[in-house]
Amino acid sequence: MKIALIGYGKMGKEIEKIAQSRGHEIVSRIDPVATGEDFGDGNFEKADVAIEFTIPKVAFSNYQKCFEYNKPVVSGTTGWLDKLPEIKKACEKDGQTFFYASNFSVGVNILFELNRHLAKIMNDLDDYNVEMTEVHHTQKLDAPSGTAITLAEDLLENIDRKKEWKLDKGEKESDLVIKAEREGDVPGIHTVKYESEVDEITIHHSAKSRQGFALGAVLAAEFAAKNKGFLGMRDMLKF
Ligand SMILES: NC(=O)C1=CN([C@@H]2O[C@H](COP(=O)(O)OP(=O)(O)OC[C@H]3O[C@@H](n4cnc5c(N)ncnc54)[C@H](OP(=O)(O)O)[C@@H]3O)[C@@H](O)[C@H]2O)C=CC1
Ligand SMILES: O=C(O)C1=N[C@H](C(=O)O)C[C@H](O)C1
Repeated sequence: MKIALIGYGKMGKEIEKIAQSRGHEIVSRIDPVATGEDFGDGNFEKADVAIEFTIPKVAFSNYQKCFEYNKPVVSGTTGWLDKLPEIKKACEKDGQTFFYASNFSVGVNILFELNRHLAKIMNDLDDYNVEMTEVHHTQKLDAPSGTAITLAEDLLENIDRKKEWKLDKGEKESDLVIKAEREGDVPGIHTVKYESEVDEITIHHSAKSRQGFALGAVLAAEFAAKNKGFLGMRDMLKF
C-alpha cells in the first residue's frame, strides 16, 4: 500500500518505521518544516491512504485537503474535535472515508472497554467518587489528552451522578475531575480511580513507547483502504 504521512514529527517518524516493516511504501511526507513537502507536489496523489498526526490548529484543514483528493484519512491528532460534525457529514454526504481514534494503541482500547464496563457497575455505588489522571511529555499542546476525553465521555454516559468533566479542579460533586500532568518524555499514562472511605479501585494504562500508537495507526490505514465511511477502533478491533 502507498501511504502519505501528514506531519513528520514524533508520531510520523514512528509510523514510517512500522509501515515500512509491514511492506508499505511512504510516497509523501507533508510537513512544512521537517520535509518541506506539500499536497500539490505530485506525490500526495499517488497515495492509497493518508495518515495525519500534526497539531490541533491545522488538522481540520489537512482533512479537507485529503477530501479534495478523495483520499481515505487516518486521523490521530487530538484537540480539534469541535469540527467532527463536518467530517461526519463529508463521510455521509460525499462518500469520504475517515478513521479517527483518540488513541490507536490496542492496550488503551482494552482500557476503554474496561472503563465502560466498570462505570456501569459503579453507577449504583455512590459511596465511590471517580476521578481521572493523565500524564504526558512536556511538548504536548492539548490538555486534557484526547484519550482522557474519550474515557471521561464514557464515564459521563454511564455514571448518572457525574454531569461534566473539568480540567484539574471541580466545583461541584457532579464534576468529573481530570488531572493533567506534564513531565519529561512520558509517552502517555491514563488512570481512572474510584475511591470510597474504605478502599480504592483503579484501572490504568501506561505506554512504554509510541510503538503501540504507531502500529495501531498503520493497522487503521490498512482497514481504511478497504472500508468506507466514518470508522473507528471498535469497527476494526471488534472486541
Ligand atoms: N491518536 C493517537 O493514538 C495518538 C495521538 N497523538 C496526537 O498526534 C499529534 C501529533 O503528535 P506528535 O507526533 O507526538 O507531535 P509532534 O509535535 O512531534 O509532531 C507534529 C508534527 O506536525 C508538524 N506540522 C505542523 N503543522 C503542520 C502542517 N500544517 N502540515 C503538516 N505537518 C505539520 C509539526 O511540524 P513543526 O514542529 O515544524 O511545527 C511536527 O513535525 C498530537 O495531537 C498528539 O496528541 C499522539 C500519539 C498517539
Ligand atoms: O500527545 C501525545 O503524545 C498523545 N496524545 C494522544 C492523546 O491526546 O490522548 C494519545 C497518547 O496518549 C499520546
